Amino acid sequence: MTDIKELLLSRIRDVADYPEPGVMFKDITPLLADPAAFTALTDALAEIAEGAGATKIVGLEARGFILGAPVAVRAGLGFIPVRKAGKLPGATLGQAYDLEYGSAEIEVHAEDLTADDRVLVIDDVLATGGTAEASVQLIRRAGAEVAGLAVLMELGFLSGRARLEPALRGAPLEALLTV
Ligand SMILES: O=P(O)(O)OC[C@H]1O[C@H](OP(=O)(O)OP(=O)(O)O)[C@H](O)[C@@H]1O
Ligand SMILES: Nc1ncnc2[nH]cnc12
Repeated sequence: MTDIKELLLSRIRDVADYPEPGVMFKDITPLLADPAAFTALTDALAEIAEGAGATKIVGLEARGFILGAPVAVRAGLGFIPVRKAGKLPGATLGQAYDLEYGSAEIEVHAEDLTADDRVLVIDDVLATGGTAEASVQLIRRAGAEVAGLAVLMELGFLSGRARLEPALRGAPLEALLTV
């Protein structure tokens, strides 16, 4: 494992049975609290954004905001928040989905994405892939192109990658860590 992967992995805390029995929660708050690790993560994701030719970063509420916003600044790109339903004040597009522990609906401001945009989606964890799949559908419905999806950590045993592949239509899925 490379030094950066070891650093990132060492700053993710496993919390058993959160938020419900049977879930091993991957807590990124120790990583966020370590400036060397957070900077290394931001740099690695910004490099992916540049390689993908992205014109905008979409961050998925809430942890995708924390990771995606500094990446957008570092890469010189706009940041678009995809929020849980009911939080955005303007005209929105919405998409319902299931996740490892429940179901939800996400929304984006329809005017934030155009046919000229190539969007990199950023989140902390890819679990079942439900959230990421819904975001890809939302971006396409807004008329923009999906440049790819980048996550800090993929939970391989939940098979999110296989679920996402048809929705991605060849766009890359980059996971810095896979467990
Ligand atoms: O691949 P999935 O099964 O869809 O799960 C992954 C999603 O679950 C978590 O977010 P959560 O909805 O818990 O929201 P939060 O970031 O606001 O805590 C995580 O940050 C991803 O967005
Ligand atoms: N096990 C997990 N840890 C952190 N975030 C998650 N989102 C969905 N499953 C998760």
